[in-house]
Order: sequence, then C-alpha cells, then structure tokens
Amino acid sequence: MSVAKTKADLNPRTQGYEFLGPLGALFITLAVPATTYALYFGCSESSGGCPPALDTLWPTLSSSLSDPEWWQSLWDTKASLMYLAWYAFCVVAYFVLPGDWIEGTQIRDGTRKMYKINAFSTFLLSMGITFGLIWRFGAQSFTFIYEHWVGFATAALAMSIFQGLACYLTSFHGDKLLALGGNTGNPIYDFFIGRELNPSIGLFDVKSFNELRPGLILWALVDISLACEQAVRRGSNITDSMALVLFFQLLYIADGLYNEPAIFTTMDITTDGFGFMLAVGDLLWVPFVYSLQARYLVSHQVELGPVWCAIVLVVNFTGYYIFRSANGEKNDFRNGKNPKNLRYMDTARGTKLLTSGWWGVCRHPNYLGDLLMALAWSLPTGFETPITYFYVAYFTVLLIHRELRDEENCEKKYGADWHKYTKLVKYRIFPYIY
Ligand SMILES: NC(=O)C1=CN([C@@H]2O[C@H](COP(=O)(O)OP(=O)(O)OC[C@H]3O[C@@H](n4cnc5c(N)ncnc54)[C@H](OP(=O)(O)O)[C@@H]3O)[C@@H](O)[C@H]2O)C=CC1
Ligand SMILES: CC(C)=CCC[C@@H](C)[C@H]1CC=C2C3=C(CC[C@@]21C)[C@@]1(C)CC[C@H](O)C(C)(C)[C@@H]1CC3
Repeated sequence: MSVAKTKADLNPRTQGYEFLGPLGALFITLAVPATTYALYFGCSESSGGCPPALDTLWPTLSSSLSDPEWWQSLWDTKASLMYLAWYAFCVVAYFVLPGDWIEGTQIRDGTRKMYKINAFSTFLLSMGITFGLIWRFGAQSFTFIYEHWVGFATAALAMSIFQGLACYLTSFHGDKLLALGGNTGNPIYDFFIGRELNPSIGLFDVKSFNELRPGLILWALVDISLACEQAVRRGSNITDSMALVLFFQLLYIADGLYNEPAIFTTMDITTDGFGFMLAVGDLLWVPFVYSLQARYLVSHQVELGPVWCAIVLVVNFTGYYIFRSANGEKNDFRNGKNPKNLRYMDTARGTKLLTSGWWGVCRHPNYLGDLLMALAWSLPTGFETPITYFYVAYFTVLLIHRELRDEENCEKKYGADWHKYTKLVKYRIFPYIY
C-alpha cells in the first residue's frame, strides 16, 4: 500500500501541455521528417539547387509527392544496413572503450544515475578510421554518405520511430520513474515528449547515449563526406568556405563530446523524458539538417577570401568563447567548484544561483554563444539563398522556446527566489534587447 502511494507520488499525472498540446506534438512529429526531406529535395542539384526564396520550395517538391517511384526512392537497403552497422559500432565502442563512471545529478527519487564517459574516445576512434581511410584510399572512398544521403536519413528516421515507440511502450512496465512533463495520458503527446525519464537497459542509458554518440558523431561523418565530394569534384583542395564550415562544426562536435559530463546538468537529461522528439532530434535532425550548409557548398563552391574568412572566424570564436565559458562556469558551479570566485545567491531550494560572470550578463549566456556560432556556420554560404540560413532561424526559435520552458521550470523549482534572480539578471538571452 505504502509502496503504491510512493510511486503515485513520484509520478503524478502531468496537468498542463507544452508545444501546444497533442496537436502541436503531432504537427512536430510529422514536420521534422518532412522538413528534413524538403530541405534535401528542395535544395539539391537534381532540383536545380537551393531556390532564391522560400516560397519557391513548395512547387519544386509538390510534383514528387504524387509519384510512387519518388516514395520508393526514399528507401535504400544498402544505406540502411550501413546505418545499422554504424549504430552497432557506437554501442560496441560504448562497452569496449575504457571510460570513467561518473554520477549524474540527483533525480527526484533521491538517487543518482551512473554514466560511462567515453563519447570522446568513440569520436576519436571514428575520426581515426575515417581519416585513415581517406588518407589511404583518397577522398572518393568517403563520398558514399553523400551518394546515399536519402537512404541514410530514412534509416535514421526508422531508428527514431523504433526507439520512440519502444521507450513509450516499455514505460508502462515495471516501476519506472516518469518525466514530470510526459505523463498526461494522451498517447500522441506522451510518445512525442517522452514518458519515461531515463529509459535504460541495465546500466546502459538510452537517452544520453543517443544525445551524444550515433547522431552527433554521424553529423561529423556527413560533413566529412560532403567535403570529400567537393574535393573529388574540384580535383584539388576544398574551398575556404567548406574548410571553415567543416572546422567549426567538427570543433563544436568535439567540444560537446569532450565535455560529456556537462550534459548531465542540461534540461534534456535532468527534466525531459526520452520520446520521439529527442530520438528524431538526435538521430535524424542533427546529422542531416545541421549539415545543410556543407551540402550546399558541395555544388556552390564559394571562395570567401581572407577578409571574409577573418570576419567569420571572429564571429565563430566570439560565440565559442561565450558558449564554452558560460557552460564551464555553470558546470563547475553545479559540481561544487567556483574557480573564478563568482558571486551567487542562496535559495530556499538549497541550490545556489550564479549572479556574476556570464550568468550575471543574461539568464542564458550559453544560448547567446551558440547562436553566434550558428550564424558563423551559415555566413560562408554567402547570400544567394536564404535556405542555408535555415539553421540560424530554426535555432533562434528553438532556443527562445527552450528558454521559456526552462524559465517556467525554474519558477516552479525556485519560486520567489527565481523572481529575485530575474530582477538581478534582467535579460534572458540578448543583453539590453531580450
Ligand atoms: N546545438 C543544438 O541544437 C542545441 C544546443 N543546446 C545547448 O546545450 C546547452 C545546454 O542547454 P540547456 O539544457 O537548455 O540549458 P542550460 O545548460 O542553460 O541549463 C539550464 C539550467 O541551468 C540552471 N541554472 C539556470 N540559471 C542558473 C544560474 N544563474 N546559476 C546556476 N545554474 C543556473 C537551472 O537548473 P538548476 O538550477 O536546477 O541546476 C536551469 O534549469 C546550451 O549550451 C545550449 O546552447 C541546446 C539545445 C540544442
Ligand atoms: C526539431 C527537433 C525535433 C528538435 C529536438 C531538439 C534536439 C535537436 C536538441 C535538443 C538538445 C540538443 C542538444 C544538442 C544537440 C541538439 C539537441 C539534441 C547538443 C548535443 C549539441 C552539442 C552541444 O555541445 C551540447 C552537448 C551542449 C548539446 C546538448 C543539447
């Protein structure tokens, strides 16, 4: 009796909806795969390149939708098998490569999960194999991702649907700790947002594994394949624009993997469940949409010259500096360290809030840095089409929405202390603007 009561207390019914409720969740569930394919088919060489305006994207696409052969072309057995092999490689690397086990933050049943830290070594191994292959057999040996792009994307989508469904269905069995936002009882919404907080198989944590390994590292491989395709076409070196996009994105990926423990204080890990939203975001959206700029540069071989290169480098490294130091300050602080002696305020909840350093400038300085980097990744594509700026636009919407969700959670967690904090640190993301 008392066990049942404790479980019900721990997993209360979710009262409100985010993302405009089940209809919004259904819309995003369909829109994410549709947009991924639309950006490919509407912005590829076969359709005449990226259109100069967004409204011309739809006519390019609509003729394909009524063609059964087009639907069949989405499936590619060879690419699906290669994708499965890639996923299996990541799982094997997780188990085989050495790594420290660290504790995550305390979850609401009072426990802390243990996580194996070897995402960066998985990345180094993948890069070693990839660059070894390119060095030994030439750039043409690594263009297969570019050639089978659609097939790989479909395989990643199938994997996301499978994992989203599996995690939703298994969340009903046993004594699972559910995400506070994912237990509404509406299957469409809960499938999308994620019902179980930390689906795992033994010590293997499904959510953090997917967030950092098969999708994020695949993004690096997709970019490298696109750069190889450009090199093969040119018969020489890649353009300066492609080199910058490749360098910036590989740096961003390596940074996320090197700082693996920092994700255990992000809201995906501490608050959100693992549902279709994160599965498709991690496995499909990140590798196949975030690489759009590099894909554009395969056929539009923009040469920036030294002045533009310098400008883009400054924008990227300003963003990177803000992003890294802000995330570092918070991560150190949440792990009981304060090497810069930053000011902070005590709260009734017990956890302190930083009020100086980057977290005194605005309430989400890490988002500000991330957005500057997003701009730097699109600038090398020039200004012929707005479509290569899709990432900047989408990311601005994602981070503003994410900031609103996080503030709502913080208001619940900290109550009056949060209001005190927002008076001390007035701006949300953009100092003096928002
Ligand atoms: N490339 C991409 O597609 C994406 C990248 N990101 C990046 O991921 C990173 C993590 O983002 P996210 O999880 O959204 O948010 P944060 O890492 O900013 O974490 C938010 C949490 O930090 C804590 N916090 C807030 N204010 C303070 C303060 N003043 N002092 C100490 N702790 C504070 C609160 O949790 P508590 O107090 O409970 O510890 C809050 O819930 C960011 O750098 C973001 O840019 C995010 C989404 C997509
Ligand atoms: C459109 C859609 C379905 C969106 C879902 C959102 C996801 C794409 C993002 C949610 C949080 C993310 C993070 C990263 C990638 C994008 C997703 C999965 C991240 C792994 C990128 C690298 C960073 O260094 C990071 C580790 C801080 C970051 C964590 C959050």
